[in-house]
Amino acid sequence: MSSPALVLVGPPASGKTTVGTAVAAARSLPFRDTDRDVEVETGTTIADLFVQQGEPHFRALEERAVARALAEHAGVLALGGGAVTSAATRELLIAYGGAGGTVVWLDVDVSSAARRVGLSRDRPLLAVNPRAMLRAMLEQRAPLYAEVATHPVTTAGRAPEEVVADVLAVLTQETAR
Ligand SMILES: Nc1ncnc2c1ncn2[C@@H]1O[C@H](COP(=O)(O)OP(=O)(O)O)[C@@H](O)[C@H]1O
Ligand SMILES: O=C(O)C1=C[C@@H](OP(=O)(O)O)[C@@H](O)[C@H](O)C1
Ligand SMILES: [Mg+2]
Repeated sequence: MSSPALVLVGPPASGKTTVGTAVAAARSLPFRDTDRDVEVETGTTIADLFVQQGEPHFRALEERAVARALAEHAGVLALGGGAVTSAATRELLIAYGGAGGTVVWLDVDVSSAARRVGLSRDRPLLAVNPRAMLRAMLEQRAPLYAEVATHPVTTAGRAPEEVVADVLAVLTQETAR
């Protein structure tokens, strides 16, 4: 049993996967992403899973993947944007943060997120009307991210390198405590 050095939460296109990968590399830590875990476990893509099995099925797999990674991964862990919609996952994250863990909430505004997502088809929930979906997601989920996060970091209008520097600073500060 182990516990992550850092967990990243936040809306789609806030940069969890990108920033998490860079932060892990900078600290020579392993990187893990629960979206990727679900894809490896099922041998399919998130987009196909949504279409073929439906969102509730994906959420159940995601909940399990998050619990497993929180219990066994010692590096940087990025979650999917909707992972915090599970009350069980929020409880695990709050317990992890309460025990000294670091949960960074990468936040983003609608315009930046829409620009970053572009025409990518990887996120099934953003396939039809990405801007409206992003707006609704950001609004509905903000209180959930706030509930589990130990550190908010804004990414709106900022380059990935700037965000990586902020997250590294949070890690340094937390390691020194
Ligand atoms: N700070 C940033 N500024 C501009 N583009 C970014 C930034 N962070 C991530 N991106 C880009 O946005 C897209 C989504 O990033 P990703 O890391 O997959 O986000 P998430 O895992 O939070 O959904 C990628 O194309 C990535 O290169
Ligand atoms: O916000 C969401 O509900 C989702 C976000 C995605 O992850 P990213 O936040 O890494 O894009 C992925 O888990 C799935 O498409 C659902
Ligand atoms: Mg991601």
